[in-house]
Amino acid sequence: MKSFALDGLAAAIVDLDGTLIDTLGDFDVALNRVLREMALPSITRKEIERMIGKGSEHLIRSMLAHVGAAPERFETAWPLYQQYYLAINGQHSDLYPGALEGLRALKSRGLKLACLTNKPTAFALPLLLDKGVADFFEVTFGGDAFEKKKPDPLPLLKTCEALGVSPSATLMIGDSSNDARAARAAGCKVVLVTYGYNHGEPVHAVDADGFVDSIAQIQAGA
Ligand SMILES: O=C(O)COP(=O)(O)O
Ligand SMILES: [Mg+2]
Repeated sequence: MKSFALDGLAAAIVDLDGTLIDTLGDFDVALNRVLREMALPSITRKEIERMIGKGSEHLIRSMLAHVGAAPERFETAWPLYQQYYLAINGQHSDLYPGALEGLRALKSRGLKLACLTNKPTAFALPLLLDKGVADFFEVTFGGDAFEKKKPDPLPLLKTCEALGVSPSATLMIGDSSNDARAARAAGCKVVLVTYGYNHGEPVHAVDADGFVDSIAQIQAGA
């Protein structure tokens, strides 16, 4: 079993989609419902997977471009998407194997935990509750919590501030180049999971401190 050990850490910031929870099923159902409602062609899971990770507005704009719809149709698609996503949030999603065990291990080693996602906060909070992991996190911030989203370092710096830890003692656990770039720019360590969504690109090509096949393989000590 591959593992990744890192000492001297005070906190871990965990990404949501593609890292903690496999949400592709929820995206698939909500997005295709929007497309049906707008009389537009459907989109496959594989195509959706490449568009996840840069926030929901980006996702909707990419989806409309992909099916050949005019950019102005965002105004109709956006409220529909929010309504449909919230209606099914979590019903087609599952925690990844090792996620729960991994969070427990990090917590028992005394690390402070935060969840930082580009997903809207209003989607992230009920989802974490539904999957029984909300209480692991001292704070949870969505893509609308700050002026900038990952890959900008601002959300990570603000999350470190909220936890009261320094970026250099903080590990970002993510699934994409977005997470890694944000972590590097913020001065955090970064480990990427190998099973996530990385915009359709091979994750091993991303500049990171390590790669794991499950969050449970991270052995971070304080
Ligand atoms: O774009 C999204 O909604 C997913 O974002 P995340 O990978 O930062 O959780
Ligand atoms: Mg992600």
